[in-house]
Amino acid sequence: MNEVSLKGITKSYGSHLAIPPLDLEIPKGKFVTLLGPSGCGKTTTLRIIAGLEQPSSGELTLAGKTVYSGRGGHFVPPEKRGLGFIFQSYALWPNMKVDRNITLALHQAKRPKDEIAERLGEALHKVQLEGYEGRFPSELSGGQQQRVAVARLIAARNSILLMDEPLSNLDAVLRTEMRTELKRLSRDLGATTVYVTHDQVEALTMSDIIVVMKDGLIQQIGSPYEIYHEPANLFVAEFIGDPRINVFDGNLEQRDGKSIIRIHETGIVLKHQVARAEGPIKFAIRPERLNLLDAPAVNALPAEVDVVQPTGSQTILSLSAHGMPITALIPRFVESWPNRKIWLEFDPENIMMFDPHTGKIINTPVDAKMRSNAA
Ligand SMILES: Nc1ncnc2c1ncn2[C@@H]1O[C@H](COP(=O)(O)OP(=O)(O)OP(=O)(O)O)[C@@H](O)[C@H]1O
Repeated sequence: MNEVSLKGITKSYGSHLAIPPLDLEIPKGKFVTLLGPSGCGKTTTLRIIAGLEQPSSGELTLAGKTVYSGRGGHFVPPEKRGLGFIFQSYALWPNMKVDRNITLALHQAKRPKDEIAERLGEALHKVQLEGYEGRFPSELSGGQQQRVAVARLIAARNSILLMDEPLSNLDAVLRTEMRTELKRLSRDLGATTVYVTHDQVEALTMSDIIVVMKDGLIQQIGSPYEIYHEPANLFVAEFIGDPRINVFDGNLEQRDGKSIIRIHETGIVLKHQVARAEGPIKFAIRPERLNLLDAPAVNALPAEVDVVQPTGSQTILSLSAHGMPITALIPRFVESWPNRKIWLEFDPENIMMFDPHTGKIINTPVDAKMRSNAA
């Protein structure tokens, strides 16, 4: 059974339809991330699940129980939904010290004192706030307050966790650590987690399932692998991936049973024929899938190296070909590139093709198909 189920949920603010009818099924025990640009409706969706926002219509069930029904006028308030949540604003009680903030729900549930003390100690340890239990929230930095909110979640051990950008105020090191911590927490509790972020790295590293949204509409639901390697459309392909995927306007030609993508003078011969009429096409390749050659070759586009940016284990190369900016990613540290002139080889197995009008994917790269079969 699905733990969180949204059927035809809508939300309007006046005449603005923020969430068109939304259907979403979240299986028990999964870590599901709602990902999308600002204003796409992810926070509204999460607040609807939490009960902090009344939908305009539809039906919402949590663990098999209906908590909202537009038809029956049924609405269960947030405190009766049995959820743990952390939102962008940490919602700490300003008049309570850290220890009380973390354990309030446990006191209210009349848990034994020993158990409360044990859960408090464990939670403080996990967020590295031991020694801070006697402070008020106003005596903590924003990041520390965020960690108190995380500690409260750790201590409460709810079976459904809702998180809205809980790591946004943390510095880079703590952010990475807390990412691991939240993922472990969700797994150890066997909790169903709905996580909202616009950060694709968080989505890719933490999720079992990613739901990519735009303008209140779901663009794709899939595993991190599927979202990255088999995007449903150009929007998903461009939204996921850092550096961004390279997208080109080309022309599809069919010759002697072979499909060729023409881009300026270069023709990229595809391994498998694409069943599609000749004409304009958008095609894309991830920066790490471009091969850099120092001599002309089949399927290779002449280009010039512009900027070289080593990031440690990888180097980002900004290039230009026929005035088009192109990014390549190489898996090693390079400070400067010896030859300004190079050739970019497009491995046809790694090319994604999209309909230039609808943006829908036309093919799934052969390499991605092989890998997902192996997975
Ligand atoms: N209280 C409100 N009144 C009017 N419009 C609202 C309200 N809350 C949200 N909206 C609108 O609903 C849409 C979805 O907003 P929402 O906050 O869910 O987006 P989001 O994807 O979470 O964005 P962000 O990442 O910026 O938080 C936006 O167009 C927003 O302007």
